[in-house]
Amino acid sequence: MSEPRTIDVIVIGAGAVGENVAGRVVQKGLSAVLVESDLVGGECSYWACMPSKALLRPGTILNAARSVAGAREAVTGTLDAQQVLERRTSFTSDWDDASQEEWVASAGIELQRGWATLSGEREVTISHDDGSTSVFRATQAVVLATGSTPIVPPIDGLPDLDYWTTREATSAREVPASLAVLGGGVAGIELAQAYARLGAEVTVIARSGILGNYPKEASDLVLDALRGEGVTILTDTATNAVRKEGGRFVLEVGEGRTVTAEKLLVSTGRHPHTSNIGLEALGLDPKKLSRDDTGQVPDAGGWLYAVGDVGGRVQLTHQGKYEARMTGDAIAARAQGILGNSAPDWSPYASTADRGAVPQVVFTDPEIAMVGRTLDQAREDGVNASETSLEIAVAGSSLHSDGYKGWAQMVVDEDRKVLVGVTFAGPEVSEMLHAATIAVVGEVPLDRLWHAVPAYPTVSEIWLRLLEKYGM
Ligand SMILES: Cc1cc2nc3c(=O)[nH]c(=O)nc-3n(C[C@H](O)[C@H](O)[C@H](O)COP(=O)(O)OP(=O)(O)OC[C@H]3O[C@@H](n4cnc5c(N)ncnc54)[C@H](O)[C@@H]3O)c2cc1C
Ligand SMILES: NC(=O)c1ccc[n+]([C@@H]2O[C@H](COP(=O)([O-])OP(=O)(O)OC[C@H]3O[C@@H](n4cnc5c(N)ncnc54)[C@H](O)[C@@H]3O)[C@@H](O)[C@H]2O)c1
Repeated sequence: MSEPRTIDVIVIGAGAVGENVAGRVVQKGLSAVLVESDLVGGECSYWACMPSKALLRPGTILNAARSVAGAREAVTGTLDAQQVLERRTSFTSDWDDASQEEWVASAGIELQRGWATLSGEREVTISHDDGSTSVFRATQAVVLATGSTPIVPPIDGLPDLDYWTTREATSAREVPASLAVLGGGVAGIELAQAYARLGAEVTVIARSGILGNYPKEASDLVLDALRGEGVTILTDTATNAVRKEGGRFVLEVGEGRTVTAEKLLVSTGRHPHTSNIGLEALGLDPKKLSRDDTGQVPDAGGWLYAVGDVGGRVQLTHQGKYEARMTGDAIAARAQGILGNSAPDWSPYASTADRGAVPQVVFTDPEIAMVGRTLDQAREDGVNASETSLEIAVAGSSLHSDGYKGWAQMVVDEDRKVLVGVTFAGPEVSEMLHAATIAVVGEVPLDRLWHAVPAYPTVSEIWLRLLEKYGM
């Protein structure tokens, strides 16, 4: 074992979040080492956001062309699945991280490849593939950015089978003839539509409804669209056992019913990746790793931070990168002695938006774009909340596509007369989300929002209709 090397900040995990926190502290004048055991760039670049969106996009474009008379007549073919897969592969650089490695070097960050473990206070031991180890000691901080791992539900027979996780589903080289998807969350539903449009016969098995984190009117639009294009969606359906027969998966889904498919995708959520990284030896409970708004793990005594999926707050790339910016700046400010134990809300060091202002998009067709709280969440949080909702039927939407179907909702804090949540569902609504995020984060009073005039004819006219319906 080599002598420990001293560095300002050690970041464990070079996903989008780890890269950003390392980049931020280096920009602020600190030195940083970034440790990665797999591909630099992490889940989002290679097995999550980018490939899944690349698999969806061609189907969305084709459907958009088909939903406008005049264009519809020009589109006579179906998706070319092989081209779609090849385009997807170009976004993952064929699972080669050379360009990300170059970025890390250009940002002035030291990269270490290997598995990192916390081996003492401020100390990290890295086990390299060649069997060697190296030890680093951090003068300022150790940052966990180790991401999350799939939850495998306790279903009879499942652990022994070669089922797909989202990794295999996003990196497949061929489209299976049939696919069973276990779990009706955002990962399962996006990939169900992608594979259905690529030609697979898809069955989703959801133990309750689908997309349960979103208002039902929004998730119902997606449910109807998927069913309308031939995806079988079994709701309120438990999966009791899984086995393989003649090379095919057979799922027992209650009352003697079975679902049979060539491939099985298990997409039943992810938990923070806190195991096998040495937390126990430091007296920390991996199941209850808590972090404050600056990303600091208070129980560790001031040197340990957790950002992104591992932090257990939000599992989204953009929000993890936001946390990385706040945490990076907090570490640098503490090194300079200008930040104490806690940081004020909405300061450059606090991830305040994690609590009630998170934007999220389900990239199905139609899409769901939501920021902040649903009505139920707002009320659970003690907000005196009202809701106003409408079908999206404005000049902009009728021009957008023939038979446009959409729905919008705003949730208002009645005591402060500001928005605490906005949801849009419909084709291409994701591009309308940032206006809502600005309104929620900026706590723009409704009587000022009334002066924000949507351009005519755009789908954004729904803002005006919502405010009118609210009573403005
Ligand atoms: C199918 C799918 C689609 C998604 N789509 C979207 C989307 O469209 N938009 C969105 O915002 N979010 C999306 N997400 C969520 C997004 O992928 C995650 O929120 C994001 O990747 C989290 O980034 P991270 O850096 O925290 O973790 P990761 O990207 O998982 O990076 C963690 C890194 O740490 C490394 N690591 C772990 N332990 C160690 C160790 N001990 N030593 C060294 N290295 C270690 C891992 O190898 C990994 O590279 C999607 C997720 C899935 C599953
Ligand atoms: N567009 C995006 O931003 C995007 C896309 C995909 C994934 N993600 C992120 O990745 C994470 C993982 O996605 P996910 O969809 O796997 O998680 P999720 O938590 O959103 O959904 C998991 C689903 O699986 C269901 N489930 C759990 N156990 C089950 C069982 N035994 N049988 C049947 N269903 C079961 C849950 O009820 C839930 O509906 C999410 O936190 C999400 O934020 C984001």
